[in-house]
Amino acid sequence: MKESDSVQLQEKEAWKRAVGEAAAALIEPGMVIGLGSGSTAEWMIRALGRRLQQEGLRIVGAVPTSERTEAVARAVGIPLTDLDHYPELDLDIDGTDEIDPHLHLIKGGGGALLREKVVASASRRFVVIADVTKQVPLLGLHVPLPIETVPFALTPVRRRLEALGAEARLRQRDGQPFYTDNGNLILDCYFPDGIADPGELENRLRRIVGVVETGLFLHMTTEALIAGPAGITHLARRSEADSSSTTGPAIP
Ligand SMILES: O=C(CO)[C@H](O)[C@H](O)COP(=O)(O)O
Repeated sequence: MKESDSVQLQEKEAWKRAVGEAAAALIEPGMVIGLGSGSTAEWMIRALGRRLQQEGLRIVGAVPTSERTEAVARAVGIPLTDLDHYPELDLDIDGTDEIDPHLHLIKGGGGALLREKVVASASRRFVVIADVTKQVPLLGLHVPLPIETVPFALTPVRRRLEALGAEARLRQRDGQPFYTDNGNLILDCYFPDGIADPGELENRLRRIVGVVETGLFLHMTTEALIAGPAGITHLARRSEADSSSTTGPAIP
């Protein structure tokens, strides 16, 4: 690896850490929260663990969005619960693979999209944490869109995705098909020109029998914290009617 690449990686990791720690500060006593998945969310989970230990912060419980997150949360002493006990959460904090100016997302790079979407949709407040490299003008140009698919339906689903203009690749890990925590497969969909109309695409994808969930998170984000060279920028969705408007100063 070139030295400049290594410096960039270190800078990116520092941004992830800063934004994860800033998000952990949003958690208040008595809350029931959702814990996202991925490396940025893990910084938040570890910072929350420290708040519980050092400040004596008491939360009611946290719902993890993946088995990996559950293990990390347990290791740092976060009390866990589930959606059967708490079907409505105060706050969910999660990372993303891409975020556009409407605060629409592509998620699922770590394969946890189904539980992440369930938990986000069960939360009154959904805060996305990311570094500036995840901000894009158009979704889908740089990362594929993950589609979680029932294994039985793999081939027909793949054909339907290809008919929508995607190149659909079965996700692999160590040369074997990757199975999600829910026992499903993921088709990573590459759209050569990006995703011009995410709402229309989501509607079409949801009509394919055998698709369990998509990695498009539309109209779900209430706020985003974005870390970069200028510090942390807070973006807030102004209203349902105007989900394109974002506002917020940089926090140095
Ligand atoms: O959606 C996700 C997992 O399914 C992650 O939140 C997303 O991949 C971002 O991960 P990272 O913070 O490691 O870049």
